[in-house]
Amino acid sequence: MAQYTRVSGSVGLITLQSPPVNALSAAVRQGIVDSMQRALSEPEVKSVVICGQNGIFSGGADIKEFGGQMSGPPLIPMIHAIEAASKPVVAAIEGIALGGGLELALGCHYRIAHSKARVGLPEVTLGLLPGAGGSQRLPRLIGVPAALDLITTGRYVTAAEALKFGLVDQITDHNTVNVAVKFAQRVAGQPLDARRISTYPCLCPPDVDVLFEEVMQRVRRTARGAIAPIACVQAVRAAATLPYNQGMERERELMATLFTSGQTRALQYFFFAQRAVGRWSMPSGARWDTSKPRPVHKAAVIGLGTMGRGITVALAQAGFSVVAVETQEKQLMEAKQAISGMLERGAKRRGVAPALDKINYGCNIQSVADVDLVIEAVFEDMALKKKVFQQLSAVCKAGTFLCSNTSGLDIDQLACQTRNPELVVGMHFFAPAHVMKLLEVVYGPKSSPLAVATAMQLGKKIGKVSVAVGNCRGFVGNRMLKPYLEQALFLLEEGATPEFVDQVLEEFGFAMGVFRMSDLSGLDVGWKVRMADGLVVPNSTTGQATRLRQGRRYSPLGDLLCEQGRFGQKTGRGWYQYNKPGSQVAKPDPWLHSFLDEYRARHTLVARRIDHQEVLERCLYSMINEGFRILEDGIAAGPEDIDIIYVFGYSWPRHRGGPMFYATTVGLNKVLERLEHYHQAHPDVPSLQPCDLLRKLVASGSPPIQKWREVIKKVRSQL
Ligand SMILES: CCCCCCCCCCCCC/C=C/C(=O)SCCNC(=O)CCNC(=O)[C@H](O)C(C)(C)COP(=O)(O)OP(=O)(O)OC[C@H]1O[C@@H](n2cnc3c(N)ncnc32)[C@H](O)[C@@H]1OP(=O)(O)O
Repeated sequence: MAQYTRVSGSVGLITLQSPPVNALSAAVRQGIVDSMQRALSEPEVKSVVICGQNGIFSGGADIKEFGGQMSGPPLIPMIHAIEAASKPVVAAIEGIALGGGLELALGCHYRIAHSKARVGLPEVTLGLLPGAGGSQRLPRLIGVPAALDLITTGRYVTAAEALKFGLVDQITDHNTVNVAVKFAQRVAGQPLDARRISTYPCLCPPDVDVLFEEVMQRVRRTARGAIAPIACVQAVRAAATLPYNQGMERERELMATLFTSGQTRALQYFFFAQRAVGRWSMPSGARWDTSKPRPVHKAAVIGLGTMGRGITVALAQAGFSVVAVETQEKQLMEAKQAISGMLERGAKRRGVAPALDKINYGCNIQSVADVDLVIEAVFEDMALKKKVFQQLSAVCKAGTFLCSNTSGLDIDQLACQTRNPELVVGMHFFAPAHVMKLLEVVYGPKSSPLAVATAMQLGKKIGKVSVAVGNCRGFVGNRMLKPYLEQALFLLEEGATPEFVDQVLEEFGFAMGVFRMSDLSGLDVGWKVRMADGLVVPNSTTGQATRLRQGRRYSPLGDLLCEQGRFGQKTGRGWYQYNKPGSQVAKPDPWLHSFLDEYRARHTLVARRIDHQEVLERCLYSMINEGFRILEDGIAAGPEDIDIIYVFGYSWPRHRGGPMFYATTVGLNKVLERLEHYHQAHPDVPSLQPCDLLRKLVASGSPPIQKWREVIKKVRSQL
């Protein structure tokens, strides 16, 4: 709702009241409409101020309303009425004015912002465009190039930047509402024609066509199939080329297309999923709201390879004191140099001083005796990690949390090496650790809620999206990656090429196809894991056993490439060829194609034509099936956890919501039916066998994803 009061005798003050962010719900819109009518009809009132309660102007349209039937006064006519008002209306912007909130402020005649306020039009991140006139008013106010930047990226700007753009008229360090009221008194009675942004001409640079062409090309390149950024460019182009009313019509048309697209539904789901993962729970019943974290002041990182360096940078940049330990002297020297470089580059970008003094380096594990939390990031080798955990347990002060950055090893085995297994959790970062947003916080059977809460809070403080997951081989992300990679290899055996599989996956929206990704991360990484698992049989070129291991179908293609020293980008050869080791430009490799032909001939496999649909279905549905197993096993508490992990950690296209949400858009019954089909064709591939939870969900009528937790609870209680 909105509260109307009269202040200083002649100013009508409209306060938006819809906690926590004063979203423009139907009740708020009704409140604004009613309050404006009162303000305009009261003769004593000469001007109006609109503000939001609790120091927040508005977080925009109420996203929860988008899915259903919209009621209440619509936003666009409401904003038009404000702009057309005969008395000056001043927006007093505190906290944030985002999306519809900023569009409301653009309908006002003046905008006063607090110096700490941030404004922006983030609709594009929800699969929309600023459809309440924002795409037409912003370019008229701040010019086409700046408007294109803000609208296509959705980025927020500070009050200072907004003032520079001319987006706000004044900024203040004082009480914004008081300043706005005084301002409103001053401008009362002044002519308003020149203050109505919709009447402004849209000032364009002379080379505006070139500008639009360049922006459109960039947007198409980076959108990975998302349609909203493209519609945003088209809407701003309408502002630049059409009269306001026609521009509004175009905005409405584009908005209608987006509104009914699956992409906006996926992105809105994703918005709430990001918030849902913060409300973690463990199978024991421990939860985010009943488990208090312990403050961490000083942390340590053990092992300064690529991951350890990134983690050290992330901690130091967030203001933590870090003890960074590397026992190999040469590696320590290199790490120091690399970390300083990363900190300096990061600080330069953000215009702050590099946090070099936050780090103390050491070559001895004894130097971590007084820290509150340790993150072990040594080589992915269980024996080595066990030794480190034994040492840490002996060295660290009582109560120190011991965390491992393992990407999939058993957290419980590590916990067993320590005096206090309840203080042990996994903190699985993703490379590069100071850049990637995702953190899997892995709890073992002995991990305490205190340890989980502390790791989750630390993750938040260093800017990560943290997801609490249970302990199993590969946790959530890497466990689901296994069937995906496996299917990709089987497809090569059956006739596909790496280029074709990658092209299909990239068209779907992945930043990188599976083979390009494998070349980037190094084929040797998986090879070592398979060797440790006893799956690799060196130099095995023929015989049935080559393609069957531990009772299931196995493709040795990756092992055979590794035997040839083809580890990917770093060796200049992998699934593709590169100009030189370290180069990132992948080119199809005729050698690889002949190698595949020979391999198929050796195993009497007849290459067949594989189409887009089969690549997508086999790679994605097998991965989704594993996701259902993860839910069934209680390793992830809900589908949101899996989807967040896949978007932030594995470049799953955000506009498709994540693998589990994507399954709902395909239809769970179709996923089930196709898995059954492929499993029948490949009975020796267990990952294609539909899991019980998927069957149960289909049997219970494929409920919406928000209801899955109830079905999961039932399935788990029956186990
Ligand atoms: C059928 C054809 C029709 C065609 C015609 C179409 C015409 C349509 C006209 C309508 C045009 C509408 C145009 C406008 C669109 C918009 O405004 S879209 C919304 C834009 N705003 C945003 O994207 C902001 C989203 N919010 C945030 O970024 C952050 O929440 C925040 C505001 C910066 C605050 O951050 P923080 O303090 O970290 O808190 P959070 O935890 O993120 O949020 C707190 C709770 O508030 C909920 N919430 C936040 N914003 C909204 C919102 N806009 N709507 C609803 N709810 C919101 C958030 O979910 C949190 O709640 P919980 O999930 O319960 O914790």
